[in-house]
Amino acid sequence: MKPRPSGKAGFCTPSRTRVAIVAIAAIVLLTVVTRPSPSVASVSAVAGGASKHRRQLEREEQQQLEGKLRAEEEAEGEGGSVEQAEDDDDDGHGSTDDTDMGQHAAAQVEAQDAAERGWGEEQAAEAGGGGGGGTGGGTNLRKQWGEGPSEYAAALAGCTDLACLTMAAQKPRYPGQFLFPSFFVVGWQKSATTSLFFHLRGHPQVAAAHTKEPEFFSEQCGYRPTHCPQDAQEEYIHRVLRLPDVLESQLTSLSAEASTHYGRNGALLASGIHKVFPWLRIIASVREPINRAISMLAHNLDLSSKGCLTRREVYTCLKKELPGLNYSEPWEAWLQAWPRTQLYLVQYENMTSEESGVQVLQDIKRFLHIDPNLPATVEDDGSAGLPTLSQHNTRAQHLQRKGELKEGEEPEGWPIKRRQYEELLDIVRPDAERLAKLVRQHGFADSKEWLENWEMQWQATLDTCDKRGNCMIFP
Ligand SMILES: Nc1ncnc2c1ncn2[C@@H]1O[C@H](COP(=O)(O)OS(=O)(=O)O)[C@@H](OP(=O)(O)O)[C@H]1O
Repeated sequence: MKPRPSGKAGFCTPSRTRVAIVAIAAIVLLTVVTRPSPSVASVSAVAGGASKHRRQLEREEQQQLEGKLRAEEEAEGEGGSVEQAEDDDDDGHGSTDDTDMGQHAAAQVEAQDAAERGWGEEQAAEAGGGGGGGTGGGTNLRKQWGEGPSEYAAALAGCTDLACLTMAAQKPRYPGQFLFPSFFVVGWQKSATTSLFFHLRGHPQVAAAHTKEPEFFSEQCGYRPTHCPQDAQEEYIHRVLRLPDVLESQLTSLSAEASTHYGRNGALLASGIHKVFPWLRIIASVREPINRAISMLAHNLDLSSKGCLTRREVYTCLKKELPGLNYSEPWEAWLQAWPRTQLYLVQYENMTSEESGVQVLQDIKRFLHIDPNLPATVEDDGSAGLPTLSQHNTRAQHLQRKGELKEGEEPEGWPIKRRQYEELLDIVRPDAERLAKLVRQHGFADSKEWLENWEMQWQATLDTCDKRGNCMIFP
């Protein structure tokens, strides 16, 4: 399980806080916690107020950050920057698509898709696990393998910044060579992204980042992918995205990373990341929102400020948090900025289910143009099996670490009244329906089944209610 610095999994916290905002937050927070308290009995109320205040500050911080970035972009636009001009030309498929670079990149992706589409049993057998990564096929971008590195590999070898990677992608590649980097897992938090990332990292055709959550474009670039600090770019390319290893594999390995703040910050990041890596494939996993929120609240028990669940008042916590959690708006931003063919939206419940999990993982690997039947697994009887998702980063682990559970204990359900749960459903249902609509409109899945998967979760909780309306949520 990955160690995660406290605060990283916050509900609404943009991880990269501006110094000024943090200073203001600290002053306000100090004011709250040091306010003279009239009696011992009011201490817990003050602590509760401080925590409420913290959340409020986090929300304000995010809003301020978004506002600031918008203002900066507008200011640049008034100065007639190229970036703004590109934005103005947006055709709904990424703001660089009307530029030469954008057209070229789109052509590359199409060519790659055409050449590599339909990875199946035959190709899997051909590659034999060694990592062919594609089926050849002729495009004007591709050249037959020669003696030395491809022009693309040669150009990449000298890259120490992101702009170099973007330019290099125009050079011809040999058949089977992947563009660098190849894919990102962008979210959502608590939707089995760690398990998915580890699963894909274990694939012989993948050379993914050694650690999950580098949060490069969010934290290090301050949510401005086209303005990343120069020195951090080289570190990111070489150490996180592992350019040397990928070049060593002759570009037959996929370079990848997983940062879960990217997905939920689609409005800030989607078009910027597209400008830098227009060929990238994006994977996002989403989970039934109430269960996801509980998983996150349990994770937040790690925070020094104590998490909301400390007193097991799950309803109060969820009622505060759920209105701020939203899938459809950020995902719409990804859809706006990226061609549909480069996006993969997966439902946690499908990916982690015994019935459909294997198939979902295969499908994700087809989307990435790698062998869907790897990494190889062995069944108990010694026969070859199909790879399944293991389980990492569980709520039980977080609660155990916090001392809320003993080693080996599993979390109980969370008590809630029926009317309270129904109130929470009223909060999450509209966004779930909007997301299901996007799922249908863009052909990610059968939207009826999609919504039913979450309705089943909701019904399962309602089925636990006794005659007095006492229910339990088992995420
Ligand atoms: N294979 C499988 N089956 C069922 N559930 C699974 C699986 N893999 C991960 N999980 C659950 O996903 C939750 C962790 O999600 P993430 O790894 O995305 O969390 S994080 O945002 O990176 O912290 C966490 O959920 P909770 O246990 O409810 O907290 C994990 O238990």
